[in-house]
Amino acid sequence: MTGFTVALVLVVAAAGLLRWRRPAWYWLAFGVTLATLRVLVRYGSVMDACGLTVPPARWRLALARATNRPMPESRPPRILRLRPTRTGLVLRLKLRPGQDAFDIAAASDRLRHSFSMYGVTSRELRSGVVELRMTGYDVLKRVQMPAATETRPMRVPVALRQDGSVHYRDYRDYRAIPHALTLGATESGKSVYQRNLVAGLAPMEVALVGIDCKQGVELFPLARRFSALADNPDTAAELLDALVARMADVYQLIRAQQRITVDVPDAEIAADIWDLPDELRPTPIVVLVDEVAELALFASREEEKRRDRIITALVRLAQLGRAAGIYLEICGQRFGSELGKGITMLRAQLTGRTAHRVNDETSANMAFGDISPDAVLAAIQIPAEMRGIAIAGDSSGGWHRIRAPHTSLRQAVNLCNRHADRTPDLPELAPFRPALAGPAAAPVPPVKPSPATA
Ligand SMILES: Nc1ncnc2c1ncn2[C@@H]1O[C@H](COP(=O)(O)OP(=O)(O)OP(=O)(O)O)[C@@H](O)[C@H]1O
Repeated sequence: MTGFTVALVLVVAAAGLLRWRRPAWYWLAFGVTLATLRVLVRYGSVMDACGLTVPPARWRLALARATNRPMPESRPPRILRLRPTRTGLVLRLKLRPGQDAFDIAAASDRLRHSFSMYGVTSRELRSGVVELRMTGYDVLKRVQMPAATETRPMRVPVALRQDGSVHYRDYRDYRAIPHALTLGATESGKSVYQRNLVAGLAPMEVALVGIDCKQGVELFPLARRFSALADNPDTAAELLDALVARMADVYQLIRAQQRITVDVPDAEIAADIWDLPDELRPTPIVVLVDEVAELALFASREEEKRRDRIITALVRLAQLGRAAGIYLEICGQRFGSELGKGITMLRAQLTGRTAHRVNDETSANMAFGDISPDAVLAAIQIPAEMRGIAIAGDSSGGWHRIRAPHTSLRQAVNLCNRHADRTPDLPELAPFRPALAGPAAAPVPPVKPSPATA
């Protein structure tokens, strides 16, 4: 038991004995303490019942026989660390010889029942060491993000995972997830997810660029923090061309700064904007596209030309944007080959995948068909009444059930206004900078006079 666990037990016991007024945190600590004690007391017998013990080593049996002592019992994985959390417990286990991480994963449902927990998930930390995360209640029912999260540049805590940990959108992740695709049926929670992302990025040193094909209703209220916005496919085509031109300029800058000579050690050769010195580094850009299918649909030859131009620009940004610090966040209801040529090529570049509730298996396949059949199944099973629940995966095949906190448009607007002074001025995108004049009189659709009735 760690010192923290002992302290928790003592505080709860003291508060109980001294009959302090018991606030909400007391009941939370009480529940976590009970769960901790329950797991510790039942650990050996539960692991044995779940088939997670190994017979004693031969030398122990021989020693017991030689010294005429009782035979040693089978041994469960050794507890390396036990950490109570706000939502339950985290156990770090050292596997015994002959066990593997799959044994623990396969037994997680049995462990959940045996320890009377709401959920148990496991993951391998390194060879022979597995982390078991236990939650005492459904943490996704009412999402509460922890007060302290690990933030660093270009890493946004965007949602809570089913196991109680925080789900980050990390643009500089070592697993390379620079671009992402978010899918979901209408009213499934895509906009709320995207709003959380904008709210998380707003205080960072980053330029936000938006293409909102819903006539700007989602992103234009957040305009103070956006360096460029487009609300129709024509402006979107020009904006994307400007981004491609900027990307070429950034590549030229990186090239100019490489100064490769035979004496320069490898580490000093710049390969992307993050290798450049601070004073030369161009501002990274996150491009948010809402309702991407609108950019890919066309009804005339002219619109078809525009569509090809847009998709080509998006594919180029997805292929080459990462090194130039340009990251794509694409959002839509469906994103498959029925949207025409270039779409599957673009989708293959969008490594991060998030699927909210979908209406059919084909839509779930568009998100995960090429990376994980289990995630497809999980996406189909999202209940309609749990709006905001999503499956987040990446090209490694790993996936999690997540839910973003319910951030209202008002909260997101307030946050963007508070950080408006951080909005970078990018000369290449100046023509697309949203006008921030006071509210214009909205055009009111003409109403037909109804015939007078007697
Ligand atoms: N994480 C969440 N927690 C709680 N409620 C949510 C969450 N996400 C979405 N909702 C609820 O679902 C409603 C619809 O969400 P949202 O507007 O994000 O859906 P959408 O997928 O963007 O829909 P559309 O495609 O029609 O614009 C929201 O008004 C909100 O009440």
